[in-house]
Amino acid sequence: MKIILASSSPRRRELLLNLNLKFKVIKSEVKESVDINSNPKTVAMSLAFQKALDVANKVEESEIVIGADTIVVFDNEILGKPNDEEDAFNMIKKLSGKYHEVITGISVIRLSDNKKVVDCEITKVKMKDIDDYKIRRYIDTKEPMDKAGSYGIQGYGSLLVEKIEGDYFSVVGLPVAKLEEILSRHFGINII
Ligand SMILES: Cc1cn([C@H]2C[C@H](O)[C@@H](COP(=O)(O)OP(=O)(O)OP(=O)(O)O)O2)c(=O)[nH]c1=O
Repeated sequence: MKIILASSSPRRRELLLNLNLKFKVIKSEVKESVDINSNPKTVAMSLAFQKALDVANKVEESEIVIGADTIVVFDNEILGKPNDEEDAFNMIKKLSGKYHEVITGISVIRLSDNKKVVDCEITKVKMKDIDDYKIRRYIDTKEPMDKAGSYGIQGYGSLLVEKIEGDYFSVVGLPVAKLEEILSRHFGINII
């Protein structure tokens, strides 16, 4: 049995490594286009599914392929990765002092027996009140630029967060407990 992580995200790779699972990484070539009017859960799950399926179609049918997608939702608006520093500034400014949701879609596919599982995890995050100067200094670290919602809770972004309700690992990019449930229930893989 082989497991493939269909992701270019170093955070996802690290979270999976923590579980001592043997896996390979193959990046998907899905172009992430988001229809901002669709339901956020559907967007995260659909992107996760597309990533997993894209890679599943390129490898042996018996391989188990994992895909994920993380989005930030504030006031029904989907915030993906920032286009530039100004975009990052505006996103963090929006999130400042308020609650938002981080949704990570997760999909696991094995084509040999046509198993295709999709689910998502939702975490609430409350950001501290952050003044403009601090937002600029945070952006100067470059940390926001490749992250949904323009922050990384695992890095300097930890200094911006007041509290969270739900799965921390899902905010970082991979809901590992949910993944374990899926692997155990649908694929007969028990990690511990
Ligand atoms: C909110 C938040 C997001 N992120 C990251 C997780 C994801 O890597 C990224 C969202 O982009 P994604 O499109 O979910 O993933 P990716 O492009 O990095 O990797 P791939 O599509 O190849 O799997 O934002 C953090 O690292 N910390 C956070 O606190």
